[in-house]
Amino acid sequence: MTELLTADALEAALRDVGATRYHHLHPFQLRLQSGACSRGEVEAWALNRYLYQACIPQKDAAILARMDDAQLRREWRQRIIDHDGEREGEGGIAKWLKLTDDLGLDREDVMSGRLALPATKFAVNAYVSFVKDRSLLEAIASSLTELFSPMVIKIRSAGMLENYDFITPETLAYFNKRPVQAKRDSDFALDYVKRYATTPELQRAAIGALEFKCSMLWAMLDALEHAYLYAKPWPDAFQTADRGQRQAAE
Ligand SMILES: O=C(O)c1cc(C(=O)O)c2c(n1)C(=O)C(=O)c1cc(C(=O)O)[nH]c1-2
Repeated sequence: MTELLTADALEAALRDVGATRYHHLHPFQLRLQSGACSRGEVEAWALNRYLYQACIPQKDAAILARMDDAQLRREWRQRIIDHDGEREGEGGIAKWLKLTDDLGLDREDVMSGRLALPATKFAVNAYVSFVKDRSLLEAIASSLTELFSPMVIKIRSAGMLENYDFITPETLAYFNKRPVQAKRDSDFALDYVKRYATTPELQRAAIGALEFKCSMLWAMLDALEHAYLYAKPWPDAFQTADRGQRQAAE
């Protein structure tokens, strides 16, 4: 790509990254939504993904700190509020803990991150480092996976509710608000990227940032799939109670 794309063509290129690389295509995601995961795998998914949830306000604070424009900061700070809440017990992270509570996971185990897979930790750290090290445009573009999250959340939530008797609407309450928040946030970020990616180089950088983010989400599911289905978890990571039964049945 050496030519400058129109704003619409840039949007189409960004959407194509999602269509071909977003985690809605990942085998673990497909198994999760179809009911094929064991309960232990669902627990491992929720425990590992907590680290992603917990890093989101940190990465948004890092982005906020780099913004010179007060109007931009006013827009962006809502993301931190959505995840942290205005007070204890509110916000997205608290709702994620409701999910892990309902799955019977110990809060200390979840929040400390000590039972997460090594690859989850590397992936999450890579995301936070990316938004600190790269340009503001790339940092903002890396959030554009949210263009695609309403679609994956809808399919995943419906599939989990239908296929796992231990999942209730209350367990998945985290996801109720996300599609609306994600649309608001990704509309804003997409508008920013279309407005400020004004050279072929900047457009390539924005597309590359979205590819990076998709690869990071993909890597987290690769790690789960490998550890809990094909191989075995890292010795210090979460061990599922049903793994032995599964192997005996094979
Ligand atoms: O359930 C999902 O599949 C999913 C995906 C993503 C995403 O695409 O990064 C986010 C979320 N959920 C989410 O809940 C969330 O708060 C969020 C924030 C961000 C971001 O990069 O700023 N992505 C996502």
